[in-house]
Amino acid sequence: MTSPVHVTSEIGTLKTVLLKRPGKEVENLTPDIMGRLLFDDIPYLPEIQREHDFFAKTLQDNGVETIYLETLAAEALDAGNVKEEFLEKMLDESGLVSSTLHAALKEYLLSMETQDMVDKIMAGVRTNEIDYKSNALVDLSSSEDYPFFMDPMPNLYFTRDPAASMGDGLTINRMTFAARRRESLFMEYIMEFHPRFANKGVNVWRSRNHLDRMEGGDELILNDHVLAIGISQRTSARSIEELAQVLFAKHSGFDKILAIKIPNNRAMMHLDTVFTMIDYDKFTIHPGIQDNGGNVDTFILEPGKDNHINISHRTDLQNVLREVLKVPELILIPVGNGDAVVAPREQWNDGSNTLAIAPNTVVTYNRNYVSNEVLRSYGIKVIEVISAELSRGRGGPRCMSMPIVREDLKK
Ligand SMILES: NC(=O)NCCC[C@H](N)C(=O)O
Repeated sequence: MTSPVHVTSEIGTLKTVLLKRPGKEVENLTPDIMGRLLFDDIPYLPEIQREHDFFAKTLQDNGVETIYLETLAAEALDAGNVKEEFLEKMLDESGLVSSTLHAALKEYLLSMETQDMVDKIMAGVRTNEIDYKSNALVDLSSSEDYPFFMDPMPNLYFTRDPAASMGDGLTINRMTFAARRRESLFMEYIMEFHPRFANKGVNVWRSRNHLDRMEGGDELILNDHVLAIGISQRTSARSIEELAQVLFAKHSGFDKILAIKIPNNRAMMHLDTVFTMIDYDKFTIHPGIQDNGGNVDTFILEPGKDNHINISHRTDLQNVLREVLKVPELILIPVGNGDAVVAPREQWNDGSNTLAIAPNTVVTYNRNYVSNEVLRSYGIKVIEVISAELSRGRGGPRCMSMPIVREDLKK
């Protein structure tokens, strides 16, 4: 049986992708909470939706099927008859101060149609939406001016991160920050109950029930047996080693992982904010991850004897990539042409976060015009999308897309 999830490269022709249209959750940001919710500004909803629709249409015009997280989530809950069970879990993970508030929110949300309930959970629940009175001390003493019972999830349109396709399976991720931790619960239910995926042989290589963190922006599928995973602000070295154990033991097809260490900071939160694959032998790179000699700490994990993992340390990333991909030359294309001002500016707005929809064909933000011209100078087909509001969330085309099916590369 062919798995409904099938991704064996970063660049094979994209057939199906998971998106999330930004909704009211991005309007439920305020200056007080946006930093904690991992935003640097507040998007203008009609415009961010227009830009996102343009992104989706661009993919569709290029033959890609676009499916939506919010729709699949509601369909999964109905198909599995698990609306209440899901809601219980979501409430448990939402940091509610009391069981009476839990009960009140449960009643409020369960009374909605499933799609409305899903959209509402994503958007967040304001304190003025339900008539809630309680004499419990925790309620009486909780902050009166905090406007939400349930926080919004404005980062959901970055579908790349809460889960990541990998061969005929995926990782469903334990996210680093509380602001994003509930997001991966949607994917857990989609994989378990949506008729498109349930009982169809999709391997969950790593579930969200882990202490160690991993996010999809760090997970790159270089080919059908080599992965690159960032050791970053969002993905720990320990979780990479745990994943390696599973992938190597379960005959996943993957037998080599390059763990690439990148700086731990907001601008470079995931590997794909500084490094993406464009073609068999071409990558974008932000020079900020290289030292003066162009080196990057890279650890190669491979299966050893008796389930041990052999780890070798290299710093010559370019040579390592050339060797594992078996190409005669390998080109690292610097974002912003490596200029001291343009590179950090365009990287901040996701100039290196390209989404390959076929070998040598990428979707990028139009605002990164220097990087886009550099890519074109290498003969790469660059398809630009509008990006004034989308970029405020600090993610680009790769972050906003979770490939579900890609064509295998020709050998
Ligand atoms: N893969 C990515 O780099 N995703 C972008 C995530 C941006 C989001 N505001 C976050 O901080 O998690």
